Amino acid sequence: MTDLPAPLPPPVVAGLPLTALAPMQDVTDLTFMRVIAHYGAPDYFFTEFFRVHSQSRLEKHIVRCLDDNTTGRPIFAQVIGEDLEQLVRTARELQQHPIAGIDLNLGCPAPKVYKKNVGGGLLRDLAHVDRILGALRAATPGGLFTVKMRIGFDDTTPFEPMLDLVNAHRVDLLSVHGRTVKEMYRSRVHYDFIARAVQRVRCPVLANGNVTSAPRAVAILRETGAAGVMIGRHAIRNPWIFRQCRELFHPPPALQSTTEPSSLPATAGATSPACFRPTFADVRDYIAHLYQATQTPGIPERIHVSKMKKYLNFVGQAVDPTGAFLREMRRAESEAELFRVCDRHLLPEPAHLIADEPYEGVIARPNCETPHPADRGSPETISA
Ligand SMILES: Cc1cc2nc3c(=O)[nH]c(=O)nc-3n(C[C@H](O)[C@H](O)[C@H](O)COP(=O)(O)O)c2cc1C
Repeated sequence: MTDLPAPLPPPVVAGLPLTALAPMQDVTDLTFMRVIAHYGAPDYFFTEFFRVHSQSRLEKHIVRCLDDNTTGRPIFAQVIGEDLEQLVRTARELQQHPIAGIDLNLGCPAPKVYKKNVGGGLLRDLAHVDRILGALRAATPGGLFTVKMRIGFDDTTPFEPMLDLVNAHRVDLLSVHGRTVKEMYRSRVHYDFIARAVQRVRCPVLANGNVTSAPRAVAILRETGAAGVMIGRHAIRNPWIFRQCRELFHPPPALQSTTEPSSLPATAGATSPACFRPTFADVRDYIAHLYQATQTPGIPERIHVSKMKKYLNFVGQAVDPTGAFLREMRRAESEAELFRVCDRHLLPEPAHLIADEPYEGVIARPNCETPHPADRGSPETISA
């Protein structure tokens, strides 16, 4: 058996830091991946997690992402579970489909998930993680095996031992969401831990958590030394973000093929006239595109409108600083009402540029993203 790392799929532009759309349950389905690819695909996609247990079967709607992938970009299939035999069975089944690799979820913070000792819950039992990584590595011969982790459960005690397991099992790519499980989405992101992961593991690291814009991506890459960024919620708000990242990362320094962020040109991250800046009119088009793309025959309008609100909760963070768009949008119950709200906020000034960063205090999901008082006003370690 060779110790040489398997090569990652080629990125959109060789030599630039990597970009990935973060896996998001009920969001990153085939339709959403296609919509994102329309506005500027990331280098890699990840599916939402396949649940793995003794009765599990590959969820058909997630398999569809793989079998009907027309994005032109590779998709990693994410699994969540703790039963070795079932994880191996699932990994083998998934390898019958066109996947870039198998990704293990070691980060999900939902209590109903971590209480079953899966996702982020596994960070409390590294002896079992060791067994899982060994089993999945062995079940992916010649293929890519990747991990997405948080930096700990209650605290960061498991962080470095976890990184040593990543090395021991020759994980091919590591995505680090720089928060503990208990920090949910409320705290600042600990980019210093991502930098420590970059120093300690032998595989490329994707920095994840509050990569809110392309300039922030550049700043986070500089701070952490990561090989790339993984972006979730902020790609829902701004589907042009991967295109903007490439525009800001570009041009790669002459004669260097490394993706080390130290290779980012000195000007990368500065506001660049070459970087696409979406307007309110672009956002209005995006919403219409999303509405049309996510329409499913037989699904009542009211249900479809409530699905749209999941996306618009994020879009609204860049529309107005008072949160009026969000409040009005959340009250809409029909397509006509929803688009009346959009038109009222977006059409009077169609050339208005959307905010680069989400407006402070405009919270997409108040029940899990409202900062704890201790974190309120405390800056991230990065200020882009
Ligand atoms: C609605 C939603 C669903 C998510 N589902 C998953 C998932 O299935 N697997 C996973 O590893 N992470 C999941 N995450 C976490 C994201 O992948 C990502 O780590 C997190 O949102 C932080 O990145 P961001 O600040 O760019 O959004 C989810 C996040 C959100 C908001």
